[in-house]
Amino acid sequence: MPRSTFQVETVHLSQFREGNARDRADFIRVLGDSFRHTGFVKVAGHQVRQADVEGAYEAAKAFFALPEEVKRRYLVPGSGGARGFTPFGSEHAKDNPVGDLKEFWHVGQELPADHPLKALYGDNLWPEVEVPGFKGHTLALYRALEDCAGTLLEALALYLGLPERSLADMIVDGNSILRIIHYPALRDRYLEGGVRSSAHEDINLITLLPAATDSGLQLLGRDGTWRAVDGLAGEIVADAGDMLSRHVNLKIPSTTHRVVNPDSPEAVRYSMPFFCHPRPEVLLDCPESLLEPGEAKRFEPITAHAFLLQRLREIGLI
Ligand SMILES: O=C(O)CCC(=O)C(=O)O
Ligand SMILES: [Fe+2]
Repeated sequence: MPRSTFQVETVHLSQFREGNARDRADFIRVLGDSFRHTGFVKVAGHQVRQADVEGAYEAAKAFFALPEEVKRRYLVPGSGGARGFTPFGSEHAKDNPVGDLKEFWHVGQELPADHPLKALYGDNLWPEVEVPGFKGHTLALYRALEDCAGTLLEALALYLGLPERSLADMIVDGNSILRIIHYPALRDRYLEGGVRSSAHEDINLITLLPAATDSGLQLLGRDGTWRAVDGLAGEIVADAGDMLSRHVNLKIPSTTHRVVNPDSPEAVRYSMPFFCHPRPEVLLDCPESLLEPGEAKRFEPITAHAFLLQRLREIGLI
């Protein structure tokens, strides 16, 4: 199968945030068309600090190098891996029973103690004793990525003719997750028939990916061709997930992607996707204004929480 690179559009956030009406209209068109036609876009002009990306990767290397029994102190049984550590091989794509060749850590929304969603979300865990600096860098990344996602959702709503804040408001105090992934060397850890990340669509509204430490990420184009998307340092790749696609009656299809195994058995990879989720009670239900005359809704309304639970069961996390 040919491996080529997409002709990727890049949007600059400042064009939308600070530009005049024409700049904003251009931004909205490029972003929306890109999501619709290729399933993803590159984002520049964001507030994600490279020092935090690099600091978080350093912290991740230190954490995943710890003995398995130390890492497992940060495993929360029965939580679906919502916070803390999830061991190697636990998650599998919904169509592949073999576990993915990865272990990961989830940072979730930090809320004040008296927030009504605090009990449902639970507390973040921090390996501060073993890896000082882990919390500072990953939390800073979480906030900057969440902010960036909010702007992209404002523009996407306008692209679809919806009120500007209609999608972005869904993610305020949302159940978003920063996933810090370690793909060990295949020489060290391998499962027969396993791949780093088998082909899947993300569950959430949109996903933001700061550049990974190595190649491997591929997106399936609407033309059925897999293409590499190796972001450069400082770049962020955004793509569409199933919640968005469902909410807009497939007008923006979710993006199928995978992480292929490397040629070298020694290659190690780290990545940090940010999965942008609504608050649990938010209803995924296509607005009537998006439907053409005679077009039926393809999906029953469902809350973001019910949809998340359904999908976590399918991928083996609960
Ligand atoms: O590691 C990557 O680059 C992407 C990982 C991914 O697609 C996921 O965890 O959902
Ligand atoms: Fe993914």
